[in-house]
Order: sequence, then structure tokens, then C-alpha cells
Amino acid sequence: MNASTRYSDAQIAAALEACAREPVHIPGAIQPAGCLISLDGALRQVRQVSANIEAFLGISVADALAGEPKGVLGTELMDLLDTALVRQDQPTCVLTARRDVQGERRRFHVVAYHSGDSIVVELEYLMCPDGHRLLEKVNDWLVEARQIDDIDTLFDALTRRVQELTGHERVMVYRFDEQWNGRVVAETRQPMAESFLDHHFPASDIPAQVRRLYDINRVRSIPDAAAEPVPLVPATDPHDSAPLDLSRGALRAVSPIHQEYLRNMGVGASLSIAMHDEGRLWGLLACHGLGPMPLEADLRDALCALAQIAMPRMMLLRTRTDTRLLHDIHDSNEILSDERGRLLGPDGLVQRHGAQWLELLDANGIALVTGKEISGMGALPDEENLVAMADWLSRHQRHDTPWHTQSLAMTPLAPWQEGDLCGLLAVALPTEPSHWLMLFRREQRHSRRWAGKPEDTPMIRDGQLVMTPRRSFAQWQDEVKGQSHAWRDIECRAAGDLTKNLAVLTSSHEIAQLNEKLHHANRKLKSLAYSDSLTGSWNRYRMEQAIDAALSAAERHGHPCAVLLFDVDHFKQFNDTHGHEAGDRVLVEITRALQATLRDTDTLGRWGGEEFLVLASHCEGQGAVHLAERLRRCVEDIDLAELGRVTISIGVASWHPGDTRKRLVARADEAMYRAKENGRNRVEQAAGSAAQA
Ligand SMILES: Nc1nc2c(ncn2[C@@H]2O[C@H](COP(=O)(O)OP(=O)(O)OP(=O)(O)O)[C@@H](O)[C@H]2O)c(=O)[nH]1
Repeated sequence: MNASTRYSDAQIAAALEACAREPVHIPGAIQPAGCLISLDGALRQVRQVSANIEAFLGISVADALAGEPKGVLGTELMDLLDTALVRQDQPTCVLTARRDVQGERRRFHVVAYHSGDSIVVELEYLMCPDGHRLLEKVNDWLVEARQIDDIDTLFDALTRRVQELTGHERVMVYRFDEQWNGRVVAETRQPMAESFLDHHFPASDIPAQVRRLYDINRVRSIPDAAAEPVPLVPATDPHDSAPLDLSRGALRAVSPIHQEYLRNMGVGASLSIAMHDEGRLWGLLACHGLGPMPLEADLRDALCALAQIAMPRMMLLRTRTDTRLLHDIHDSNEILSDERGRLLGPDGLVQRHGAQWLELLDANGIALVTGKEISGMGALPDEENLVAMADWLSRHQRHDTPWHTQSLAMTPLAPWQEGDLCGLLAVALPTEPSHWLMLFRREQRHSRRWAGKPEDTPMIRDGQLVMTPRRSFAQWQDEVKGQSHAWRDIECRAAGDLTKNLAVLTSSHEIAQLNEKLHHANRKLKSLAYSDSLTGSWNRYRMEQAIDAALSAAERHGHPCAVLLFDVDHFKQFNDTHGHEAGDRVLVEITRALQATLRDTDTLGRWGGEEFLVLASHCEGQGAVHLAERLRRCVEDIDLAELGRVTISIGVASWHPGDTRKRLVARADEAMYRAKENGRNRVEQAAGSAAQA
């Protein structure tokens, strides 16, 4: 293909699809590393054989096709096949069989499997009877893998072990991404082999039907990529027109496209072993030989075991890391309150834990958007943009699953992206779906090294655009821009957990705040009900309650008490002269001064207008008169600056057994009246007993 030629996306897509349909599983031929015999399902008749059968079993193609299966495969192997495939009906079995070939005793590695109505038997020589002490090697790896605590180290060690065992010049762990592009994540190689570590390979390199084959058959061995395929004879089964499906076998011939691909890559032998993660093809253990490399069947099986040992260890290590993240997120939420035991609100939570959450979730900014309120930390877009994003999310996204992107510019949220904050993970608070926790990541520009340019691939063949293996594996790079690191599933889960906890914490905080408000309102209500709004002293209602309580205590325990009723002298005149507001100030000043001089057991309250009452506990007779005198002087001493001074007249009434509140206060009132009569600014004591009043 001319390098400057450009094809449309549709043309390339069609070519890729045609490539994906290439029938690689029915090549009608095998690799020359072994021979193949296809029998009917009851093992009574030989239907097809590979053209090289004589080299392996010492019997000609014609004799094999004409003869009894027992004559071709021997009684021992036929019995084993009958037991495993016919009676126990296993889809595949691997056996070891001995057979005399031209007078020599040979050992064979046998892979036998059902294919349609046929039973296919593939035989390879077993060269090394002691099996390279393979079990020991597998066991060593089992012990080593168990001690490795890091995924990168695990795969490095796997490639090193495999390289030691097989001698391949390059051994790699090749990992698929979501789109089935591959990346080499571990490699051990000989100096003469070019490194593919960290190289990317486009998904078309391992098309869908080839990937599917790895689900059926884990191992794909190509000991000699340039070897001529050996055809099956006859080309099709005379009793069944469908071509023989060789998916489960080890010898399936290499498709011409794959042969060309390997040649272009400079690979003479290839071995790939599938690595599955919970049933999904995760990657490949890929071995390259620069020239042909015969590979013992036993060794192939042992390598398969090595890869199989690595995968559960990888999953365990991954689960450990994931669990640690979930634990850490959970732990950080355990501290629900600040040092003083108060529940933290959204802002307090973000300020206190934000830095830790940013670190755990590998983010650059975190914001809790609750309506128009924003609590945030780290690198964030403007508040307006955050609110707009939350609004869009609330209207267009599901509230029960996290929403995330690596590239805001590719989403409807693009207008609100700011600077290089292009990654967003957003989770709605379960208690309030219009509230969102948002985590931002900065752009991570990086270059990807590709093994060969993908656009070199399509070319015209027989007048049609087809995918062909790339000719050049020279490395090239492309720059990935406008993308943050991807959000991992476990990070989305951790953010989900965090949001659930945040929802509980913020609602607890709201409840605590409402409680406090309620408490405050109650206190206010109480004080309104009991206190006088101008002076802050107790009001008449509260004073009446206090007098009633004092009277019962006096009756019950004989504790005496007295009331002192007083009123500002000539207050009307004062008001008229200085104004009502000045009058108010005087009442406040009097209250303040008297409260400062009263003992704790004495209570001052406003009785009404400019009239006040003091309830003095544990006090009577002369004691009460002395107290009244002290109060009178106290008021007289108040310096009201330009307003001058004011005086009060006080009537004192002491408790007499059998007193009611009404009688007691009436006596005090009468005494106060006398104090006014007698010249004001004085104290008068009520005369007589309760009965007299
Ligand atoms: N500034 C102010 N004045 C009040 C308040 N309550 C009552 N007064 C006034 O207090 C005055 C009481 O007047 P009077 O009952 O005639 O008694 P007086 O002028 O104090 O005279 P004597 O009590 O006989 O000394 C009235 O002018 C009321 O308006 C109040 O809360 N603030």
C-alpha cells in the first residue's frame, strides 16, 4: 500500500469486519509439529488424516483412511479415547500413549476432542521423558508467586520464569483494555530481541474471532511461523460437508494473515497463553522466538499452569488494594464530629477530610455542591460552573450510580469545564438527589508508543480493501490530550460509599442544627413568657409564681419572706420633662442598679408601669425594712447625668401565717401609698397581721 493512501472510516470498518470473519478455526490444515486423525463419533472409522501421518505413525495416508482406527492409533490409545470421549463424553482430553512406529517404541502426547460429529485426535512426539522436572518448576513458581505482593512484580517474575523455561527471546504479559487494544505490561527478553514493553497494539491485531478462540482453548502454539501447513486428506469429511473445526486442538494451521503478521514483526515462533479474569479474557502471556522453536507439549501445558497460577494471585492483590481503599474511605468517615464533639456540617467535613479523600481517590479537587452552597478543596472550577454542572447532572443523569468522564470536553458539561480539570466523577447524595459530590482530575498528557502504525494496515487485495498485517513494526508515538486518568470502578464505588456516609453526616448535622434552633426558640419563648421586655427583669406573671412559691415554703417550713413594692416618684413629671424614652432608660438603669445590689435569694420583677416588686426570701420585719432602705439609697445614688436623679418610695410587707399573695401585696401597696403620702423617697412598713389586712 502506498503510505499516503487514505481510506474512509467506513471502508476501514468494513475491512476490519471482513478480517474478523476470517475462518481461522477451520483452516483445513495443521502445523507440521504433529499429525491428525479424524474419526467418526463412535470411533469406528477414519474420516480424515493429515498428509504427514506416515512420518509420525509409519502408515500411509491411503492405508490410514482405508484401515481400522485400531490399526492406525493402536489398541491402548483407542481404549483410552473410548473411555474419555465416548463413555465419559468429555469435550477434550489430553493423554499420553505409546506406540510402535517402524519397530521403534515412541511416546506421544495426544490431544483428542469432539468437533461436530467427529472425534479429532492430534499426536505429537514426547521427546523428553522426564518432563524437564516440570512439576518441580510449577511448584517453585507457586511458592514464589505466593510471596509477591505487587502486581507489576508478579508479572515481571512470570515472564522471567517462562523465559528461563522456554528460551523464547521475548516473553511478555500483554493486557487488553476496554476496547481490546493491547499493551505490554511486563517483559523479559534477550538483548537481540527488540523491546515491546509499554507498546500499544490496536484491537485489530487480535480480532474478535481469535479472542473467542482463547476462551475455548487457552494455548496457541506456533513453533515455526514459516512452516508450510500440512493439509487434511481428504480436504473435507466425505460424510459431513462442514469443514473440520480445529478450535480445541494444539496443531491448528496458522492463517496466512497471521503468518504474514508474525513475519513482519520478525517473529519465527510464537506461543500465547490466555489469561482470564473472572471469565473475561484479560490478557495474554505472549512468547516470541526470533527463529523456529520446537516446543514440547508437556512444557506447553506447564506454562499454561504458570499463567493460571499468576492470575488468581493478581486478582487477590488487586482485591487487597481495592479493599484497602474502601477501608480507608470508611475509616475517614468514622470521625463524625470535631474535637468538641459537635457534628460537622458539609463544609467542616470537606475541610477536615478533603485532603485525605483527594489523596485516596487520586483527585485534584473535591466539591460538595448542596444547592447554591459549595464546600470545596483543591483545584476546582468556579462556583457558578459547579452549580451549573450539578444542575445539569440532576436533570439528566441517574442519581443512583456515579457519573464519570475522563474528558469533560466530550460531554454536555463541556461549557463549564475550566482549565485542565477535564476528569469528573460525580455522585448524587442519596438523601438529596440535587446535591452532588464532585471529584476533579487534571489532564494527564502522555504519549503512547504504538508498535507499528495502525493506518498502515488496510490494503487493496484482489480489488477489495482488506486488513493486512502491518508491514512496519517500527515504533511511533501519539500524544493523548484532553484526558485525565480514567476513574477505576473501585474508585467509583469508594466515591459512592463516601457519598452515602456524607449524606448521613450532613443530615445528622442538619438535624443537630434544627434541634439547636428549636432549643434556642424554646428558651426565647420561655424568657418572653417570664421576663419583661424593657428591663429584662421578671414580669408580673413570673413574680406572682415566685410569691406563691415563697408563701407555700413559708407555710410549710416556716421560712419567712417579705415583699417590697416601690414606684418611681413623680415619674409622670419626669416623662413630661425628658420624654418617654428617657423615662424608659431610667427604668432600665434602676433595674440594673438594684439587681447588682440584691442577693441571689432576692428577686426583682416589674409589677406594672413604673411599679416594681422585690421578693425577699428568708427575711422579715426590720430585715426587710433595712433591705428597702438600701434599695432606696441605691436608686437615689444613680447618676443619670443630664437627666439628674430619681427617687423611689417603698412599701414593705412581711409574711404573716395564713397570708395570700393578694393580701401580702395589698399591704405592701398600702405601705407604699403611705410612703408617697409622707413625702416620697422613703420606706414605710405595713402594719398589722395577715388577719388584719
Ligand atoms: N417612660 C415610661 N413611663 C411609664 C412607664 N410605665 C408607666 N409610666 C409612666 O409613669 C407615670 C406614673 O404617673 P403617676 O401614676 O401619676 O405617678 P407619678 O407621676 O410617678 O407620681 P407619684 O407616683 O405620685 O410620685 C405615668 O406618666 C406613666 O405614663 C414606662 O414603662 N415607661
